[in-house]
Amino acid sequence: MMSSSPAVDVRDLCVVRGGREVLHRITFDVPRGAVVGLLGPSGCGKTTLMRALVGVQIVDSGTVTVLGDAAGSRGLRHRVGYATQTPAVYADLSVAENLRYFASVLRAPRSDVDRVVDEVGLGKQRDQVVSTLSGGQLNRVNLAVALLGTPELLVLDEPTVGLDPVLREELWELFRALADRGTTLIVSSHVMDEAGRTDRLLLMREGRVLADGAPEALRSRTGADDLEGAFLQLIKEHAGSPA
Ligand SMILES: Nc1ncnc2c1ncn2[C@@H]1O[C@H](COP(=O)(O)OP(=O)(O)OP(=O)(O)O)[C@@H](O)[C@H]1O
Repeated sequence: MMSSSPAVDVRDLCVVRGGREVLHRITFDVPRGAVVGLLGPSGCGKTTLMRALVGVQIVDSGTVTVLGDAAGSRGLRHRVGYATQTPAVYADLSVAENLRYFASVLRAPRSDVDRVVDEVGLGKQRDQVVSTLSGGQLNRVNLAVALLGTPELLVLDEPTVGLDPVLREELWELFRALADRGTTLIVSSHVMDEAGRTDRLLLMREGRVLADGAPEALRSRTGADDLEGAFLQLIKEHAGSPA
């Protein structure tokens, strides 16, 4: 039965890294089946927030609930897929060998290997050793691992970095197809032109969520021509408001 709890519910989340608070009382929730973009400049805290969602980040205060359970709970292990920014695959194994290995660790069906190879468009590189792949192909192997086991929530840290426009387009089509099947996706990026493809945007800056809404609503609220302009406008508004 489909649960009605949100896919993600974050309340007053504060995270300290290296003795400095890098997330300041972040609060938001995400309904199931949404494609949410996490956007903001380098260092604003996107990766830290994603780490908190998958339960690998020590949290100072606040709560992070994922698919109805506390982030990082044992029961979430097979329900949440995470693709880190730095690919975490074995360089001396082929694409298929990596995927077979991770499928067995995750206890995902063996047939998933062919499915995810196809989804990320790596059919031709299936038997190629990972150390010989291009940067974009390597990113896609990393993404393929996160897709194994058909997780209900996918947390993807800059999955389209280094990809040409055609591949980026294909991946966004894949994200949409996954969401249409009920998967929730949280995708970080600092490329504004990808933001328009999401259902919902969380604009982050300096450890805070500056704005949270549908791309079109953010654009019309600020009166900007595009999302880049909207983001700049929101930064100005934020700078002028009391802390
Ligand atoms: N291990 C760490 N120790 C100390 N500070 C850290 C550590 N990791 C990250 N930080 C700091 O936390 C802040 C948020 O970093 P984070 O990696 O979450 O940003 P980001 O938005 O994902 O950046 P990017 O887009 O460049 O990946 C930054 O100021 C960063 O320097």
